[in-house]
Amino acid sequence: MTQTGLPARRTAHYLLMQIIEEGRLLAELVGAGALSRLEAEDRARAQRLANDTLRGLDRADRMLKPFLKKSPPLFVMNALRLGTVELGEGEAAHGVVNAYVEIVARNKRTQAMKGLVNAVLRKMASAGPEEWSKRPVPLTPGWLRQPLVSAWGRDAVSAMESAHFAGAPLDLTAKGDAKAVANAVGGQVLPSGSIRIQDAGQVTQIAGYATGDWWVQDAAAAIPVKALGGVKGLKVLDLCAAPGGKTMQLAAGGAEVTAVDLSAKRMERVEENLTRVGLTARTVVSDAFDFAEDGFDVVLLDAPCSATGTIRRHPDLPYAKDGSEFGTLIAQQEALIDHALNLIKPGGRLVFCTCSLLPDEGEVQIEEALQRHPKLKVLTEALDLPGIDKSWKTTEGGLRLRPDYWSELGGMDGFYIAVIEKPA
Ligand SMILES: C[S@@+](CC[C@H](N)C(=O)[O-])C[C@H]1O[C@@H](n2cnc3c(N)ncnc32)[C@H](O)[C@@H]1O
Repeated sequence: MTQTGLPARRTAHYLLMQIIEEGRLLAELVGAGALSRLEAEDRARAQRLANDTLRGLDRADRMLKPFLKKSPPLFVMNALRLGTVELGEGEAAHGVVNAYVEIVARNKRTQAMKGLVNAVLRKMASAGPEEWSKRPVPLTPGWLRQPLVSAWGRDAVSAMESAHFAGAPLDLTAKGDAKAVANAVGGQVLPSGSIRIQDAGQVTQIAGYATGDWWVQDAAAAIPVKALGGVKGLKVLDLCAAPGGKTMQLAAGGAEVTAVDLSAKRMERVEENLTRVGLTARTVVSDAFDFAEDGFDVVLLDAPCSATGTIRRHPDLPYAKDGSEFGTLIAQQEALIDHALNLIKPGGRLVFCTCSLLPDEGEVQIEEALQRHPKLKVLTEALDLPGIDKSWKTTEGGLRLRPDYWSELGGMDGFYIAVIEKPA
């Protein structure tokens, strides 16, 4: 970080404004060059500051509330939030206070409030990390918390919130021997066979990146392909494939894979990933609904969804989104299931999965698919896998994974998975 830390902090503040005010996702902002003017160290720092502040935002707001007679403009509030989180994490007070006072002072519309920022952040500095760490775990914004509480109950949602606040370690899937990769990278092999690194640092610097010995994939995201068992020689269609984690698993298992994705840009990532790990798949840029080849042994449908299962890694999501896309996504998932079923040969299998915490994007999709297609069979035994607790199975025969599961190991992404057999 530069000596004053100002460029990284200004960028973190910009990111927060764009996420909260404009509803843009962090990945989208980074992809659009939001960090490009920063040095490498500052880029990492800006992202970490923004992510930590989003994870702790509700706690920061509660700490700030007694010191604010009325809500200041968002520009000022975000400076206060960033400063409060940094101070809570033990950053030196003078640097933090000066930086956020300066950020507010440089904006003509807020410069008159620099005294307020100075005074409030000094109060936060005297409260210090002790006060910060005593505060309750931050709550998820209400638009998402309410449906989660209705689905899973308050205690489960509190456990999920603890997992979201803790963030996520880095998980890898080995192309070959998981133990050998774990030894090389200093990680642990998880009960499901993924490899976990607790403090990973930069991905490209991890042993085996250049030689393509592994790819980044959350342990939960690796389960849908594991539920297929051996795939050698099977003709598999990965219908929503980018960035290709599951395509690589299938190709590594010896399947003849066709990977389809709507986005040409994201499909480039699939191709780059396949090249790096030395695996092959046929890639097709197409809307899944326009892809009409049939006769596949297996269709893997990792459907576009709310991605609410990935909040540990993407704390921006609850602040950039507001739930207004749910209806469209749910309708699209239903139509994708029906389309996928048409592309499977008789007796073949569909794996449906979403990285969502919402039953409407998981359990309910399968219940409704069974009503529309009563001859389908749910292969619940396919989900009897190492590391998977039987109590995580659901009544319609699928599997519910939650971020608070494996909490002693560092959690997992939220996911829903079901394996379905088409009648012969
Ligand atoms: C959850 S991600 C897939 C992740 C991927 N299966 C993996 O394991 O790396 C969903 C993908 O669906 C793609 N997508 C969204 N709508 C689509 C459509 N109508 N047809 C094909 N792909 C679509 C998105 O571009 C995105 O890459």
